[in-house]
Amino acid sequence: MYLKTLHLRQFRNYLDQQVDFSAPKTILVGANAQGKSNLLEAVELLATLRSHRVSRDRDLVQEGATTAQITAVLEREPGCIDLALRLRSSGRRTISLNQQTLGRHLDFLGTLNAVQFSCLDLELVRGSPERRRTWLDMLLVQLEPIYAHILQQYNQILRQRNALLKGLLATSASSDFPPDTPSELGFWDAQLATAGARVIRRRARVIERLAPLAHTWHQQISGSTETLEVRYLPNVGQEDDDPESVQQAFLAKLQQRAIAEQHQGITLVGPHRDEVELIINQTPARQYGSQGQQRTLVLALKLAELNLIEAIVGETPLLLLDDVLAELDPHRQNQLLSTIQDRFQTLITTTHLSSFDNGWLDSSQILTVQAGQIHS
Ligand SMILES: Nc1ncnc2c1ncn2[C@@H]1O[C@H](COP(=O)(O)OP(=O)(O)OP(=O)(O)O)[C@@H](O)[C@H]1O
Repeated sequence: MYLKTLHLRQFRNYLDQQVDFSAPKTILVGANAQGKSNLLEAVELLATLRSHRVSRDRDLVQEGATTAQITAVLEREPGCIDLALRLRSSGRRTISLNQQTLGRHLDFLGTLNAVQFSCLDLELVRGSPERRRTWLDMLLVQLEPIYAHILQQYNQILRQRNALLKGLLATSASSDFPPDTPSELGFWDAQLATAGARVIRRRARVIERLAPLAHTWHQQISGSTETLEVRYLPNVGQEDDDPESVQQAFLAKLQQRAIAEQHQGITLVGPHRDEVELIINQTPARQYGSQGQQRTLVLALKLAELNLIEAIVGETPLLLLDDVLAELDPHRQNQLLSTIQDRFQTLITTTHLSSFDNGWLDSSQILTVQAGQIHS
């Protein structure tokens, strides 16, 4: 797929900016805080309807304005698609494809696919399990837009079950008698197990496909001196892909942890407690990995994501490289360059063109970003 144009209105520090992408690789160069990352963030929003930097739309809308708009023209089979996302400080969004307003986010997701790689991605290795779950979820949303709905359902059920457990805890604290387990809890257990099993099975499947790709990339980049394993550690163990047996395992674990849950007033079982383990040479990368090893690992994961999206969606996703190239040594830079070639449309931000070799510079469109304005 190929992003032909992007138009930003009152988005972050862009008042009204149109960008035409004229080459498979675009380098956005500018000093700090000029709007380079903001532009990539706009593309990320079109791909996932989320920003990895902020959670409130108020932060995305230009200061002093109440709405922002991101529009784009994307070339993909069978033809060009117009995408539009209108954000409001109030949080309400309007999305449309080819000028048709859509009621459901999942009808918009999956139109534009992108893999983002920024220095924040090192948090994939170093950060909390939540960081890895979010990464996995955003990949799944792109591969299978219905997953956005599945995840939302699970989170909603989780919130309701937590509220019930909290209420029960408060009642038991103010009474001498422990409350009976209400039938309402049984109802939420069943709901949680059904929705949770859908999340678990999808996460397991995507890791199963991603892990060998990441392993191969990692071997190539590290010169076969190290082995990377990516392992899914679901909070509710799943032996196979059968929905029924995952649900049964879920309910059994809920029963096992029932007393602890009632004591703590919170749900202790389910995919909101999943982990994705990243292991180099049988040791967790988080504890043992040097900066360089962690970068290699994240690069391998990102290249694996590119391949996986291409294999499943049938088109090449965009690659968004936010200020990471300069941090890679020449070997890893070349590894990336030879993978991308001109097959993956790539948007790259940098503060200095000097970190690129001539191969990159000759084959790229170079745009200068200054105070929310873009010049060629
Ligand atoms: N909602 C907003 N309204 C107006 N300006 C904003 C808004 N959000 C961010 N900005 C401005 O955008 C700029 C930051 O842009 P961005 O994060 O894209 O930096 P960058 O060019 O990628 O720089 P760096 O190299 O430091 O990453 C800052 O000047 C900030 O004040």
